[in-house]
Amino acid sequence: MDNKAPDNGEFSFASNTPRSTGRKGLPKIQTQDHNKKANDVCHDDSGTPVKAKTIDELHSLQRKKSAPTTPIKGAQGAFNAISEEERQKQQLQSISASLASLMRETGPKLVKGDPARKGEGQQIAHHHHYTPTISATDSSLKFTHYLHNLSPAELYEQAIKYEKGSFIASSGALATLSGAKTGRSPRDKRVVRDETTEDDLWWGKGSPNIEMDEHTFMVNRERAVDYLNSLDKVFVNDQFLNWDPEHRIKVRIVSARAYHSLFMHNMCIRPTPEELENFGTPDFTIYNAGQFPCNRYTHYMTSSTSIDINLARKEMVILGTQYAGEMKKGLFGVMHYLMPKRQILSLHSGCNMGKDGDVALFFGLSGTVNLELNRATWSNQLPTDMCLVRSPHDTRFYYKLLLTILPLVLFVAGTGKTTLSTDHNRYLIGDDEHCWSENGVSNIEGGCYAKCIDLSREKEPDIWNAIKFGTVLENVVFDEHTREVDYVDSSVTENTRAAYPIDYIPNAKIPCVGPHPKNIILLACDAFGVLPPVSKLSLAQTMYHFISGYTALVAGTEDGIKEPQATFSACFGAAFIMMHPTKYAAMLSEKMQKHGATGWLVNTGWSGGSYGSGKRIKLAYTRRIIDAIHSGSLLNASYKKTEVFGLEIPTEIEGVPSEILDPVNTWTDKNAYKDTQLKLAGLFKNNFAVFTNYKIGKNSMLTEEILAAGPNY
Ligand SMILES: Nc1ncnc2c1ncn2[C@@H]1O[C@H](COP(=O)(O)OP(=O)(O)O)[C@@H](O)[C@H]1O
Ligand SMILES: C=C(OP(=O)(O)O)C(=O)O
Ligand SMILES: [Ca+2]
Ligand SMILES: [Mn+2]
Repeated sequence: MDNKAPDNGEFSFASNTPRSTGRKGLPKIQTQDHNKKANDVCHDDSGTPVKAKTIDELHSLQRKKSAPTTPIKGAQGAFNAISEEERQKQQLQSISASLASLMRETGPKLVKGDPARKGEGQQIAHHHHYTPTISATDSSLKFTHYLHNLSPAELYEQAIKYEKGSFIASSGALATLSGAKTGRSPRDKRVVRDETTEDDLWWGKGSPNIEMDEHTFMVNRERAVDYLNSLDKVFVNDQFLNWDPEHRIKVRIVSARAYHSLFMHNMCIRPTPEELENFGTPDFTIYNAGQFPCNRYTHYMTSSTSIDINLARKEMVILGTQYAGEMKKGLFGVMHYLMPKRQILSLHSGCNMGKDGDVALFFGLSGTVNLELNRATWSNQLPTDMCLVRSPHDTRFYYKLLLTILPLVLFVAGTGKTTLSTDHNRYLIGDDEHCWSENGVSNIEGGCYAKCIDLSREKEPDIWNAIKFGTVLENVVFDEHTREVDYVDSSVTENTRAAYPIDYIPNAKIPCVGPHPKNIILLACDAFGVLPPVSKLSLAQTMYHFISGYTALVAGTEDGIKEPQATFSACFGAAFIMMHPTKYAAMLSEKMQKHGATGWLVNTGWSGGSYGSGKRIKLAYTRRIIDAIHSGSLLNASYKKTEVFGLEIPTEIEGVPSEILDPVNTWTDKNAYKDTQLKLAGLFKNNFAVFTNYKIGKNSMLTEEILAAGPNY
């Protein structure tokens, strides 16, 4: 565009033969069809003239105004009818209130719309609660442009124009990078401990809720808000969580990147134009200032990343990580607080439904997390990693861990919630976050977040086909010319992801709700290779394994260590629960009993040996196992009991080689199998020890039964 161009500033073929000069340019290209009139094809100057005299006018013809406001229906609407102008004003004030610095004298001056398109019907709002004073800073002189609920197409353009590392993949998906963090940072999560949360939440050893005080939260909130207001523009998403209309939550996400806005557009429930107009004040707000770090000199900060939740203020602040999963999982944490308060169980599970209305839940642990672990914790060799040091406060000596900090990226080989709930023969209700209320199940989200590493069209056709225009593709590698994604390439990270609206899956159940579940499937990716591919669980066993929340990690470190590491995450989602695990377990047990649901333990991990010698069980076999659970045929199969773990395992399943059903058959070294099984059982026992002091539910019978349902040896 910068080089010499015709005076209209655009290059065009037609301009070689201006209208006034007639056909005097290059000879006309002849087409195959000589019978057709020349002006039907390949015409240069004789077509219908464009209805514009200038290029600006032409461009203004191209984009017509969006659909006018939807009239509010119903009697109540008629009563509350407000003018379009008033509605716009209220929206501006609401967003200005969200973005107001609580320290400064003035709130931000907001302008709706892209700063690059000045004067196109933009509206300006001052935050009316604040009156400017002489001590105003430069920030009070500047405007913050905000882009409110842009469409995917608009967000694509924003991303491609302004964000490095954003490209259109050959599938049409938007490929982008999440920066230095490519997984969640659970150790950087903080929750404000105040009068409200003091008694309600789970604090202390084992809890994911690392405390911070109200003041420090405000320091970080101010940091995020100042950062966002310093930008040319911010993105604002007003959306919903939870498909159960009675318990729907309004969320606002303020972010700096089109990538984040598109991600949340896909992942949350999208309001209709009418719902958006009447959105009002959000129930919860996220400030995502992920490009900007937190200040390590701030109290409670142990790194440059901080994800802070304040339940009293109904706000979350993100600093120092652009990984989009923090937003969706952060909100999930909030739901783990809000829903149980209403006697609704929140579940870290996928969910689907058969043609006859049978619902299954798929529990399993999350994907990749960034963990900074010290070598001592990692290698279980505490004594050799300790040294004697003198206390800076007194003359005593004490042992201190030698903190050889290894930035470890631990990755759970995904346990299969997303993969197995996406089943061509069943209706998808959701892949990750659900509620179980008196009415049945409902999805919290409006989209799915699938892992893409090694993705293939053959094995996972529905996910493959969902990767198209509108989908966010995170951290994938693609051919620089063809823009063809190489799903095997893990150069950026092992945790490559695709986020798409749930209706990109052809058999999604919209609205995403269903009746009470019939099967509760606990997924574990056992990299030790000793858990059976499937076991039928008693209620007590279901509780034992639900509270344990076992899976194995395969860790990648700088020095290339790759060995399985057992992880236990209560309720298969300890990073997201807010109250004590036994609270959720008691609710699950009550609901399973009431609705007669059956529990299953499915190992989607290794078979024939541990990681390194065995192999991951074929996805096709796991699918046949899941089919047999859904159809009911597995409920009535014949079973035998395993040693140590005391699990009931079927002797036969259609489409699955019988010998793999009992893992002992698949190990060549039977002693190694026994040792590994005992090792894992020991890890289960150690982990469960902390729960033995808690009563689960109202009767202590259950607690005792649950304790007895663990491994015995
Ligand atoms: N037997 C198996 N069962 C389930 N998933 C498998 C299996 N073998 C390989 N996989 C792969 O493991 C991953 C499971 O991840 P995902 O479904 O995203 O887990 P989650 O949603 O629980 O985090 C997918 O990449 C899937 O292709
Ligand atoms: C979104 C996440 O969870 P999952 O792996 O369960 O999809 C995540 O851990 O970032
Ligand atoms: Ca360890
Ligand atoms: Mn998932």
